Amino acid sequence: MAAPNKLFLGSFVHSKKLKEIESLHNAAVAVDSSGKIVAVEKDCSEGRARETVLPRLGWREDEVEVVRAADGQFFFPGFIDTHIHASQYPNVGIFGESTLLDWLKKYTFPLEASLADSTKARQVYTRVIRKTLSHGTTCAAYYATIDVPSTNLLADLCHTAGQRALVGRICMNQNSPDKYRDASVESAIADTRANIEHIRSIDPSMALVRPIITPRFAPACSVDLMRQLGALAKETGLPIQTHISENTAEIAFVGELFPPSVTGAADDTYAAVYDACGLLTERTILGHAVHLTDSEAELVARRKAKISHCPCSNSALTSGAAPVRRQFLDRGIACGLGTDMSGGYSPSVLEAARQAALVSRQVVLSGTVDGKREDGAALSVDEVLYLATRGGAEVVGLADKVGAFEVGMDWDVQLIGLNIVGEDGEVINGDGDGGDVDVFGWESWPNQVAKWVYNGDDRNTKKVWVKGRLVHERR
Ligand SMILES: O=c1[nH]c(=O)c2nc[nH]c2[nH]1
Ligand SMILES: [Zn+2]
Repeated sequence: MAAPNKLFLGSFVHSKKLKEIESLHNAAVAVDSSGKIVAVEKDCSEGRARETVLPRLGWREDEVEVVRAADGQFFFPGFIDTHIHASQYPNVGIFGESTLLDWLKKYTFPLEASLADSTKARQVYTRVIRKTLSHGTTCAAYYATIDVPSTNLLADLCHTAGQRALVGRICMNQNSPDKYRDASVESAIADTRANIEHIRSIDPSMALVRPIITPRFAPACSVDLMRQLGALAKETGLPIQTHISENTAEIAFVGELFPPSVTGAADDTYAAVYDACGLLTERTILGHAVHLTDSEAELVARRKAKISHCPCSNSALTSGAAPVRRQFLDRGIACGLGTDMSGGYSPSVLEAARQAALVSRQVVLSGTVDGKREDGAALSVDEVLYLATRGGAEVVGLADKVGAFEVGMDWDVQLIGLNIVGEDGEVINGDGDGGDVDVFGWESWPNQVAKWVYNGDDRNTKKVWVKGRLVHERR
């Protein structure tokens, strides 16, 4: 049976641009049976919507499902996690005192290798999808593992659960454990193609799930492998995801492994290595980019590559504080947020947004990063929410499809609910499961949203839709 047309009524909050959140109240949004937004009406009561909007769309009242945001609730675009390792979910919060290179060896490679066990992979991936949906993540750029069947399974599970996803089989053929690496460049390419073919078979139009070419990071890939993956991206038009300049020891290692004589690049910087291999494209998502030099940032901007800012991970693994405003935003580089779970300790993009705001304040406090003044580094609530939604949409190549309430976009949305506190100090609305965000009634809308950003969690995410389909409901 076809999904019904839907009419959403109440308050809607979304980013118009980087520094501007818009809130629409007493508004109506109509979503057709394919999940597309077909009308956005400001100042529109339910009665007016029924009298004017439905007839204009040619919809019969009794065929329309009406969803109302109750008091204390508002619709907000779904979050986009631009960098998340589905395979590392069991390790969230487990990183001890390690930093990137020893963390990979001690915690990460053994766990990822163990997911070649299909029972374990199904258990972990099923849980990751449920968990991220429950936190409002409607779209995720996932890293899986090198294993083809379980990476295919992750794509299947996303498709079935209705989560929008980019799913990448990891490529790594050097500086990796003997039992967890691609045996050869040829097998890495063949396995990547097999994963691409599988995803094409389950979602030929890539309406929900699409493949993403995934060289893990330069140290784990030979120049030949990176070149062939660059060529594959060109041949297929598919996006690419990888890590860049996360940690200073990693950057020094890249310099040792890839002198210009090996890559043919102009210099031995991390960005130049990827560029020489055809991996720096307008469809490339670069995770971290904490320590880019100015000339690397300029190269990234020229190539129109995108950046996934991963503040939880950068702090947890003591990688550093990315100078987001100076290096990315002021240069016009598209930037979104990544949980980078489990380098990051949380599956929540809201937590990543909160940490993006806090880390940017640490950048201000530090006075300088890499010798550059950072006085204007602080990111506002409006800005981090932009990165979590519209910014992320641009990073994953879906800027015209998701991230806001605009006619023509898909209904990838979460319903947020906050506690309303009555005169007796008790919560007077909702399901008794409203979390930590208490609203007293005198806060402006921007302040209510700020309270959610700094104190909210999955208890505030009441319902989640992707392409108009209800994919999570909090019970
Ligand atoms: O945060 C990170 N997580 C990873 O899994 C990884 N692999 C290479 N570089 C990495 N960084
Ligand atoms: Zn990562």
